[in-house]
Amino acid sequence: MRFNDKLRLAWKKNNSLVCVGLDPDLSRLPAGLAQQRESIFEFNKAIIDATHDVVCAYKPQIAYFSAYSAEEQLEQTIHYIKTHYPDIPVILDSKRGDIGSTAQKYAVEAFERYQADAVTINPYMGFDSAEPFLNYQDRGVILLCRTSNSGAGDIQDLIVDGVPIYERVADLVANQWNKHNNCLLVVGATWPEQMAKVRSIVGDMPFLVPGAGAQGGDVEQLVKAGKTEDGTGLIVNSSRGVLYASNGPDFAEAARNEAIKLRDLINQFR
Ligand SMILES: O=c1ccn([C@@H]2O[C@H](COP(=O)(O)O)[C@@H](O)[C@H]2O)c(=O)[nH]1
Repeated sequence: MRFNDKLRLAWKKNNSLVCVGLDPDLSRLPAGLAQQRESIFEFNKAIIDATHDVVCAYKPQIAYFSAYSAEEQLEQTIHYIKTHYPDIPVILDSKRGDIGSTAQKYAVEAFERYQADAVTINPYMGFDSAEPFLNYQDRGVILLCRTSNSGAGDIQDLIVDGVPIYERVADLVANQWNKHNNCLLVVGATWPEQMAKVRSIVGDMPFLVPGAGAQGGDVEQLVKAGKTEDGTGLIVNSSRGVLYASNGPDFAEAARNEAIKLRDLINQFR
């Protein structure tokens, strides 16, 4: 099944636009789990089991695995989601970008080694660096457009040919790179004004929206700025806000409650 179809079904099945980010930080694992890489899968599994019916996606961020030489735990985590909750898409957040021949290997990493349904990539090196990913027509390719961080505007707001670079990226992706209808964009929850602008450029293309939760993005504003006419179009990620809602033995239940809270808040404004 194509990524956008899988996403649409997950939105509907769980009535949720929430994505739980799987960013396992050993120093923040709950009491009772040893601060070692072997605990990562156990932690992720508990979070996934507790939230699978209230999310539309999971987003493991690769740095939280590779920093601990825990690629095996990343493979296990994705495999677990795919075998136990096959309706929930997995977005590998790796923000790759390189010359075409190397990008080809990164595409194999994301889609064949890890079996991700979608991957984040950096558009900065141009079409030939994105093409190896785009050629996997059933997978989603999520390009950085207007990121959530405070320095996002340093480069993304520079004016080129009369428009900010992030708008140019949105236009380029929507009108030239999306031939297989498998492109999405990263637009931060922290920039509702820019999100509304991007929405006006790209039509119904889904956005991955990091920056709700720990980064303080305003949910009402982001939903109103980014939703599509049918009240979808958004994959609203929260990582730390969900994962570390409690560091006690109730951590999975607390994560579930946070995910439900976010889901319900988003649904108020759809
Ligand atoms: O613009 C971006 C792109 C990606 N991210 C990633 O999303 C999560 C956010 O984590 P929180 O704990 O919910 O703040 C993290 O994996 C980032 O690498 C982003 O924040 N902004």
